[in-house]
Amino acid sequence: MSLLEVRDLSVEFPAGENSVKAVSHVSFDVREGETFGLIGESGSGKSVIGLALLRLLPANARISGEIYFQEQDLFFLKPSELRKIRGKKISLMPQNPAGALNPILKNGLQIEEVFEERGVDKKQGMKKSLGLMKKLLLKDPKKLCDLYPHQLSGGMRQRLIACMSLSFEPKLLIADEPTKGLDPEAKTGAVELFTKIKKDYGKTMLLITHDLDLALEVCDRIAVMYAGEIVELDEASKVLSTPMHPYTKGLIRAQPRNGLVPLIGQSPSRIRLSDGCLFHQRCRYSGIECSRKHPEMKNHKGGWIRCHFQSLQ
Ligand SMILES: Nc1ncnc2c1ncn2[C@@H]1O[C@H](COP(=O)(O)OP(=O)(O)OP(=O)(O)O)[C@@H](O)[C@H]1O
Ligand code: NI
Repeated sequence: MSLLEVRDLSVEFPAGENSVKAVSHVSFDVREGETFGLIGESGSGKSVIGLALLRLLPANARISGEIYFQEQDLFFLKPSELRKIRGKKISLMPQNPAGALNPILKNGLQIEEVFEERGVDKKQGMKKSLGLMKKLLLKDPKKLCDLYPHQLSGGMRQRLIACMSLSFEPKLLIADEPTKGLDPEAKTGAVELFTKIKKDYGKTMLLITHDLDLALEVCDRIAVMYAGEIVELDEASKVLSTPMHPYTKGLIRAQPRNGLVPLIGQSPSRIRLSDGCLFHQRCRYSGIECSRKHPEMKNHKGGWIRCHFQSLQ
């Protein structure tokens, strides 16, 4: 069963007389218990999708489509209903962990604040959090609560934020770029952390990431985004080992272990979208049709791909 259903989601931001098409006609489901990954280069629209799910986009964003969470349409919730969902049933681990912690509050107080904001007994909350911290591989949680955020390593800060995000036992955890800015050791730790959250807690997760190693280890299915659209969607192991879309192939070739072959060219303008495939100018397989006709998502070998020539690959 799907916990989350995103249907034909588009988000535009006004820019002078025009608008930036940040997300275009995105549809996907996140099934109960699964970890669903959104991958793709910077600016492809991943974070905007995460924010749209929590209705945290700025007021000037023009949003269309439908988002169902536990079969409730999130766009039609009253503010009081939305408050019940945000941070409790759906929790977001933000893209910038440093910004998520208040530098002048000791770590313990940060945790207490999460409970205080939501009118929950601090003592009870703290007790639960200490247990959670232990389980999420943070040693000596009491001592850690007595330190300030800057006294923690990047990896530890991330674990602390994970604890805060899991405090209310959310049904869905959205993690935006959890390994960004972490050193290699902390990245390995992050794989361990998310595997634990997935296996031990059975959490349903939406993982937004550039980090294909993390995606391969943790995600069940993946959607690859390019210029605001999903271009490929399938099981994570299939997408990352036998990619079908030319963009996904390029993304994987650009990984250090695959020789760091960069994708040539730049992403297209998001103000005036091309009539054709948004990737055609950078695509080595591009034909005449690709510059003229926008490809639809099609089922291919059990997965989904937006490409005119998928059957040739
Ligand atoms: N508040 C905003 N106003 C105007 N444009 C925005 C706003 N937020 C995002 N955008 C634009 O929307 C597009 C998608 O941005 P988004 O942050 O979702 O990318 P991303 O895939 O998360 O990238 P990154 O990997 O760098 O985090 C970008 O072109 C961005 O400039
Ligand atoms: Ni982002």
